[in-house]
Amino acid sequence: MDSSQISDILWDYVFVGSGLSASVVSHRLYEHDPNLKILIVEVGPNVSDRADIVWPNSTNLIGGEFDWKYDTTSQANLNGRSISLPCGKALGGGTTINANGWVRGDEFDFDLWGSKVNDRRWTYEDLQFMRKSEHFWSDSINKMQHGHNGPALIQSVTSTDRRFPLRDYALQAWSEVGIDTLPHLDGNAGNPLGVGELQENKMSGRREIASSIYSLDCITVLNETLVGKLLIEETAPGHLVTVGIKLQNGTEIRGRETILSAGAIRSPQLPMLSGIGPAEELANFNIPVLLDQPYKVKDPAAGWELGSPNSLFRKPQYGWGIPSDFVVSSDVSKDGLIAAIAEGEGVTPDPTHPLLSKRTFAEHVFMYAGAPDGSLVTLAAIIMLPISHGAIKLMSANPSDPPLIDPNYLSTAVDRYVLREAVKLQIRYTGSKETVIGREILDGEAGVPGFDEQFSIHSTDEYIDARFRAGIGSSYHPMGSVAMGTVLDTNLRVKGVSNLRVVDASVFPVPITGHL
Ligand SMILES: Cc1cc2nc3c(=O)[nH]c(=O)nc-3n(C[C@H](O)[C@H](O)[C@H](O)COP(=O)(O)OP(=O)(O)OC[C@H]3O[C@@H](n4cnc5c(N)ncnc54)[C@H](O)[C@@H]3O)c2cc1C
Repeated sequence: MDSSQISDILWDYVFVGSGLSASVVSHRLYEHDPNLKILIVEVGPNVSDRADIVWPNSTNLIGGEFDWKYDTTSQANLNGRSISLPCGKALGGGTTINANGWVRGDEFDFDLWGSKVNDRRWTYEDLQFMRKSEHFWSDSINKMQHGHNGPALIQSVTSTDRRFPLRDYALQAWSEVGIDTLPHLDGNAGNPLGVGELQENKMSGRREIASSIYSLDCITVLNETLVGKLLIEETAPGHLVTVGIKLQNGTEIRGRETILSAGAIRSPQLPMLSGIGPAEELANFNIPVLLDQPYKVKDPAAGWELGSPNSLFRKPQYGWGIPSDFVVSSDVSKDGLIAAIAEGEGVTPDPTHPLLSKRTFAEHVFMYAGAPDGSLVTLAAIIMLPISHGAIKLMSANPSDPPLIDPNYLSTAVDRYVLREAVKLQIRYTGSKETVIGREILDGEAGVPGFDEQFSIHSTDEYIDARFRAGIGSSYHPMGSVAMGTVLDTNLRVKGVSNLRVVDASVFPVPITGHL
């Protein structure tokens, strides 16, 4: 069907974007009622037959053909640097270029989400949809937490028989710095705090694209077509109704309900181009304001590297996933956290402050990679609960232009404290005599250009902060730009406009400490 035939039909649901969330939701709608007329419009191509995106070492991923290749605005707390932010641009969205890590997040965060929006359906209590998505690799580990008939195949380091040579050392070293091993090494059972084994959504190493495992065969998909605008009518004073979409080529398509699934960067852009967004922002581009609404964005930040000689793994299965045994999550010391919260909020926090509970603040991934000759390992630190808020703004009134993306990285004392604490833990792990890794395996940090000093247990806060400002980047999980509670109700409907929902990573009202 071409766009002119498509415009003759009144669709029940029109999806904008066909990434991870659209694949799941449209597939489930079809399962619910095969008679529904469902249309998906995606600007990227169908890449399900592309061999060059399948494997972890494929070369057409970040920076490749199916990456939007966004850059953030200049970041005030990162020496004015602009940070690159890859996002998938194809049927399947982010799942065509992402790393397939399967990290569900902390029960606490979902419960906070549920209580924030006062709706139990968004708490962790009801696990049915998490279970429904999974085909977990083991049917004996944490049985009640996992699904075994879902479309997403979950592999682990153990299930793919690729325990790495440093595995026992890595585990011992985490214990030496006080990080416990999780029961069954399973970080996807509600409590990720500790050492869990790396789990990935792959089939024996092969990428599983969301639009393939949640089949869209019975759904009408219009590929390589940019949606330029929402069609919104004011049927009575103050009563706004979404009646469909307008493609960039001018074709109008009508639907009973329009569902934004364009991802956390583009889902706020389209309403703004259509007159729904911060009034001040719309005025800059002479867009008539239908509804004045705020948007924000959060994006965890990551990473640094350490040096070591090692020669590893020749068997093919070692190429089936990220070269790492474990995903490790840690809390932070509350004394420093109280001071950081007080610095940001201007008052000493009450003991009931949500950040003062046991929380999953940081993630550590010790990877046997860094140099082709195996002489380096990499230890990534990821802030999982960013407190800094950014914003998505318009660059122009042209839908072909990307929006301005300002994550406002490290703009809070809490985020700076958490990243510093995470790296100090990593320095103890890799570069101190406390652990077997520091004593027997690693020579020291490889260092980074522009800094003569290497990270060590003697590194000062000032030096650590300077390295962050000069070096950190994104870990590619923008979220919360059209948040539930402020912009959406708990049925994912945009408040103040009928027949318009958002279903993607934009909707999170609080950071979820998973990779979502
Ligand atoms: C490099 C990278 C690595 C990652 N690693 C992991 C990981 O290991 N584990 C994990 O869980 N997550 C990971 N993620 C994040 C994960 O892929 C995203 O969180 C997820 O894809 C978000 O789903 P979504 O449905 O919100 O949006 P997306 O999957 O981004 O889908 C949005 C879709 O909308 C389309 N679109 C946008 N605007 C328009 C428009 N105007 N008209 C038509 N179509 C439009 C886009 O082209 C895209 O296909 C990673 C992401 C990246 C980029």
